[in-house]
Amino acid sequence: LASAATRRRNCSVAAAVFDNQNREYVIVGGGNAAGYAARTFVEHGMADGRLCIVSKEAVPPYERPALTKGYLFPPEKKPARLPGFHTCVGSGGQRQTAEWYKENGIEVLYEDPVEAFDGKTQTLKTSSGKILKYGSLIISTGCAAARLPEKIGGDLPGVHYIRDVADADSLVSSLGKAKKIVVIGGGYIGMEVAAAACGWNLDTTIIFPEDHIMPRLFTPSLAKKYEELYEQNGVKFVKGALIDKLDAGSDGRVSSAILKDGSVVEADTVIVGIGAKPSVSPFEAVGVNIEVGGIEVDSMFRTSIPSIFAIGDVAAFPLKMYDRIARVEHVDHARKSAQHCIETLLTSQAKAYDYLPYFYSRVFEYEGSSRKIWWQFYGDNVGETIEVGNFDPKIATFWIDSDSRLKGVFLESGTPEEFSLLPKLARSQPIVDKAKLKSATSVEDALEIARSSL
Ligand SMILES: Cc1cc2nc3c(=O)[nH]c(=O)nc-3n(C[C@H](O)[C@H](O)[C@H](O)COP(=O)(O)OP(=O)(O)OC[C@H]3O[C@@H](n4cnc5c(N)ncnc54)[C@H](O)[C@@H]3O)c2cc1C
Ligand SMILES: NC(=O)c1ccc[n+]([C@@H]2O[C@H](COP(=O)([O-])OP(=O)(O)OC[C@H]3O[C@@H](n4cnc5c(N)ncnc54)[C@H](O)[C@@H]3O)[C@@H](O)[C@H]2O)c1
Ligand SMILES: O=C1O[C@H]([C@@H](O)CO)C(O)=C1O
Repeated sequence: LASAATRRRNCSVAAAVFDNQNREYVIVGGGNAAGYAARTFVEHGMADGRLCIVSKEAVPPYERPALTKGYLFPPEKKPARLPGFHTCVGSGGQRQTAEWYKENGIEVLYEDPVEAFDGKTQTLKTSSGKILKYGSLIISTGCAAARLPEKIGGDLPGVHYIRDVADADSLVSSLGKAKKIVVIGGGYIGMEVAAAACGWNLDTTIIFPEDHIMPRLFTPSLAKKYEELYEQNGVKFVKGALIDKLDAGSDGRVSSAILKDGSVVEADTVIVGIGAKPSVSPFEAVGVNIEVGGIEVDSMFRTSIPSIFAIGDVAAFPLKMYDRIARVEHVDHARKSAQHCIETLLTSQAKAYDYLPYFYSRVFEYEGSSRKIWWQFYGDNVGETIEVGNFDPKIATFWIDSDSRLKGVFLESGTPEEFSLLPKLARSQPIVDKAKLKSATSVEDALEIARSSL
């Protein structure tokens, strides 16, 4: 292995010098999980001269959630920009800039995605042709945005997808000129981008195939509250609709969305948020889970091949609490899986990851918005639901299974103390008195009833 000093010197010399050099630890992917993994290497004194990050992006790891939140504030409302939100600031940690990686002796290869992988020789080939030999490999390639096919206009100018900061820059430049936008998809991206568009005073229509927004998590009744708020902000909904194609105007830019029923929605800018696909290529041979996609790992993020690990969005891992294999496409898991994997790898402690799912969103946060929205969900959204509160501003939903166990809990506009109760409830799954919970007179009252069942 090269010494730290040699490695640092090599960072600045010609590409060919990198070739075939052995690297003790290589992280592929420079996203959220990679940033937290790098921090864990540093905390264990194992980064300097030993760690290399190979990234497709041009900048060091950052907190991706910011891209559809602070990043999309209109220019006069002080939008977030790099280097402001490099990892690990999103969880109160240090801001790891390019200098931080240099100071800690971490080699980062930017804009040079890994294109080929050979498990036998333990080598990776990057798009610029570098051959990297690894001791241990950590796959943290995340997800890519699902796209509409090119043949139906999915690649037209003015059609945006949002996964990385380059996508966000391109979207911001379109928003600056836009008048009428169409958002395709009623999930996280759809809801966050449509709320952001309100801040730019744009005529906004959301189109999706289901009958309510956030269909993977929200109940119809919960969704209705949020939809009404969006409508009060001028957003229009077209539900139960599929896109037939996106049409271009005479300038070649997108000009409308044509729906399967033949109706036409005009738009000068389209943002597509129709889900994400795990970026398993070129690591398919490591072992892809056929049910949830992604690279299959055990409770210490080890794949079926020794010395190869996978973390974050791309990992299909045992979700111990619910006894199933899952992929979780949220930042809390990206952070925690990275820390867990690197800690167990470096300390040889056999500790199983025992994750409690946590999702959240925040929208309408920009200054001057009539109402800010912030919600959190912990646990599993299975079983019957009890909803308490009428969104003025609080509302809570409890998911309860057939044994009366509380499985999941959602809260809008809680206080920090109230939010801190949610993981305790979802983790311990207490048996709750359903009749009492249903008769709760306020969200505060309902949370107290749930707390007393702990
Ligand atoms: C716009 C947006 C907003 C989000 N907001 C929230 C939120 O509010 N709350 C929440 O909980 N979650 C949110 N998420 C999800 C969260 O960001 C992800 O769960 C998290 O980023 C996953 O981390 P990761 O490191 O696994 O993947 P990523 O952060 O996606 O990082 C993967 C990295 O690998 C790179 N890469 C891929 N293939 C290769 C290759 N072959 N070679 C080299 N590099 C490669 C990619 O370019 C990328 O840099 C959001 C996601 C997006 C896209
Ligand atoms: N707050 C957060 O946690 C947050 C915020 C933004 C993004 N993300 C992550 O980013 C990724 C992408 O988010 P997303 O919102 O695109 O995914 P999503 O799965 O949340 O939502 C996708 C939505 O697209 C719609 N859809 C699916 N197929 C369609 C089709 N062919 N035509 C039209 N609509 C279709 C559905 O309405 C579905 O709800 C996910 O991993 C998500 O977890 C998370
Ligand atoms: O977890 C998060 O990290 C970023 C941002 O807070 C970083 O500054 C963001 O918007 C989140 O929701």
